[in-house]
Amino acid sequence: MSSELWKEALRYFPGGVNSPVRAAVKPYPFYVSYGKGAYIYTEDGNSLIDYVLGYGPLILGHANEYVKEKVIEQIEKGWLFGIPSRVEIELAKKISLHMPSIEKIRFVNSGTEATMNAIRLARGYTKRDKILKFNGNYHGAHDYALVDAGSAASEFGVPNSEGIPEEVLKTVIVCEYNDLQCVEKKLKNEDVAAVIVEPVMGNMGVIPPEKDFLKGLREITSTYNTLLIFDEVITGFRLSMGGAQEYFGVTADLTTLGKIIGGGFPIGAFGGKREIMDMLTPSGKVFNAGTFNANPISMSAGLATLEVMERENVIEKTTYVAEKVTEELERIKYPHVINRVKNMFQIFFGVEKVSNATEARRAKKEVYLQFQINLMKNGVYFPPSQFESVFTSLAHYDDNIISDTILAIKKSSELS
Ligand SMILES: Cc1ncc(COP(=O)(O)O)c(C=O)c1O
Ligand SMILES: NCC(=O)CCC(=O)O
Repeated sequence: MSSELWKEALRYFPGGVNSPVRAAVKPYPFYVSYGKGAYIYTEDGNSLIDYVLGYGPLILGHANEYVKEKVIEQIEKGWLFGIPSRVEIELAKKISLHMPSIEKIRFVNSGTEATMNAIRLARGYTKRDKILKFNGNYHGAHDYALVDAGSAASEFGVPNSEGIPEEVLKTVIVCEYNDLQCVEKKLKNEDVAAVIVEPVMGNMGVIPPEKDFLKGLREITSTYNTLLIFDEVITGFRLSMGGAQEYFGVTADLTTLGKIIGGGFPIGAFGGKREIMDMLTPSGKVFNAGTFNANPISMSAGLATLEVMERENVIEKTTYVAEKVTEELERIKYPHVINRVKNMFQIFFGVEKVSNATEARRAKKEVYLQFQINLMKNGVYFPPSQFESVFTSLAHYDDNIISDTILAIKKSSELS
């Protein structure tokens, strides 16, 4: 039973969990027994249509057969060598084919490591210390990212984490998302190594960039010789095979990836212009290393996932599901706004517009939570936090799953 497991977990883990957002499920987290396709099955014998999907990586759904086959094939051969293997080249080739701005890449093990290293590389390359990020953007859980951060940092009221040295904080400049004037002013007055941005914000709910925001960032950063880092940990291989860069027609100097490219296994990556990437060890003097970097299991699962995506028009199918689900959400009587870009979306109650983190924080979180709990009772799992994105997968591309979801939304819409 989940209730018993939770009691035990509280004894062993701070706050009962190993990543904070998991504790946001009310009244206590349910424990998953297994997942298949669009469904998760709980220790309490319930099934839920899953719109969280491991917070984004599982774009094919749970336990996809092809990915499973490829991972098992790799497991038969061994799972860690600390020696290069063929599959890392195959995955790099595929990523670079779809994202031509990635001329060279380094595989790491989480989105956190990806942004931490991309920032260090930008500093090494430009010989400048400062970086600029946006209020509510989440770039993982390292020191330089936990300033006005979204996701669980906002959900649990710690957008600015304790434990980060003052000296570090002085190097992080924050602007409001979609505010180009702020960026222009800061870059003019300070030596900034890099601007790092989520090209679609997926960590304050979903917030799209306003028209010309990303193009504007490209122009301003070029003017001041500041690097532009697109954090595509969520958007990479989600908005299009070429990520947000292809979707919006804007090219970054460095790109960070994670989630989908590991097919559900731990992964992160950062890549970009050859000239910048070659500053990394061992060809250059900016250090990065990792026991599990490019581990063959994550590489195989990622490669298999991208192969299915190429074959099966996954982005359009997942977008279709998101369209159908949001059409039903639109019918909810309680005043709300829905932000959707392709196959990622979120609903905000009690506000008319959400175009930055400040506006997202004004939404009625308690109404969202009430809706999320109602949905769980009716067999559908949305993120337990307002500040996460709803995702769809290939496994959701099924009339029965879509109609069951629509029915659950209808039954869950009595909100006060
Ligand atoms: C945009 C973005 N960057 C970085 C990260 C950090 O990735 P990870 O949780 O793999 O460390 C996340 C995680 O959600 C993210 O959404
Ligand atoms: N959008 C933020 C995440 O996906 C992070 C999930 C986690 O840290 O558990």
